[in-house]
Amino acid sequence: MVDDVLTVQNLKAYYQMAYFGVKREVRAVDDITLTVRKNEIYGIAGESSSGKTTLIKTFAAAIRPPLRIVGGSVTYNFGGQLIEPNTAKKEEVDKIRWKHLAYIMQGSMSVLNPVRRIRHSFEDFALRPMGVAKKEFWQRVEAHLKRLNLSPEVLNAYPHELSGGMRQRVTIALATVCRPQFIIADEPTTALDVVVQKDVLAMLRDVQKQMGSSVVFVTHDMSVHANMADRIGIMYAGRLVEEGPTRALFTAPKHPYTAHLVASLPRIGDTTQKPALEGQPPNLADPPQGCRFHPRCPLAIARCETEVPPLALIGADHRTACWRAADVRPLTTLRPQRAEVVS
Ligand SMILES: Nc1ncnc2c1ncn2[C@@H]1O[C@H](COP(=O)(O)OP(=O)(O)OP(=O)(O)O)[C@@H](O)[C@H]1O
Repeated sequence: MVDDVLTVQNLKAYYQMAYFGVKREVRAVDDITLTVRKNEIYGIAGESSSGKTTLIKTFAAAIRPPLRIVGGSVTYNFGGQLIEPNTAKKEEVDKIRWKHLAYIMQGSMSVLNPVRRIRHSFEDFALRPMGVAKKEFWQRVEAHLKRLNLSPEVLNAYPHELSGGMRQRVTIALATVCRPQFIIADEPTTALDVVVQKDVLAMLRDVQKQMGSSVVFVTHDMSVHANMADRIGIMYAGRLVEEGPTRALFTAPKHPYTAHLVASLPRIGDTTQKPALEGQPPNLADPPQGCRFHPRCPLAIARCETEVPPLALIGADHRTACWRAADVRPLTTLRPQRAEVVS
């Protein structure tokens, strides 16, 4: 579609290793197809080791051995300019980094050089991609900081002089100062306490609104998705098992795993026991046949053990990969609240 900024087609990204001649392959991203549109926040959810970080590494051109793309494609459309970041020449990727594509990594506060004032980090990363003279560069940096309710004074601070929350806000300001069209954020608030988390998320949302950028946002915390995302993709064991508008996923999930994730969210005043999910997530070096969720699924039937369910459209903008989608019922009546982070 004309509004699609990122198109991912049948993507497979595996960690391929050999120990003493024995090959081992971890299928961390296994046949994923999705698109991210202009001006939307797309959340990627799923438990630990489901492949979230690996997936967004493929979006950010951050593939390093032993991770390899073994199939499919990742393509950006930046105003008509198509680029495949994982096959393009390094110079081509360097041209879009910062200017069109920003990647806020897990623990990204470490991009701030600990022994230099913040202004040097801005100069090191953003001056060249912005491509303007120094005077104009600093005017733009200061205007950007002010728009994000940060005092330009922070430029004179050393990273250790700032609190964790402030450092993360500075990191987001740095990643977005060139006004990128696409922002990738991996667990940007995990290390922060809830109150600070709220400020950082609000800032990320503001910056997205001001610039009309697309944001892909990874966290295992469903309450953060409820407050941030326009659409959510749910990953389980390297696959996208459900995708849809945030409200639809929370009120009418159509995959049993999503129904479980939504039901396990804590709610104020709710003292009922949360339904536990039996079993362990599969080993991605030897995943189960058929639907990868079937060994833990309360609705599994014989077909689920042998046939992989396709991610099929089941409603407006809503896709699910489940043979029993028609029988999935929400396990809770939780609704997303935009105003406040539920925790
Ligand atoms: N460098 C690596 N070498 C080998 N296997 C890896 C490597 N990094 C990740 N994996 C494996 O790939 C799979 C997916 O990991 P990934 O980090 O993408 O999951 P995740 O959903 O982001 O988890 P988390 O929420 O814990 O960050 C896991 O089985 C993990 O052990």
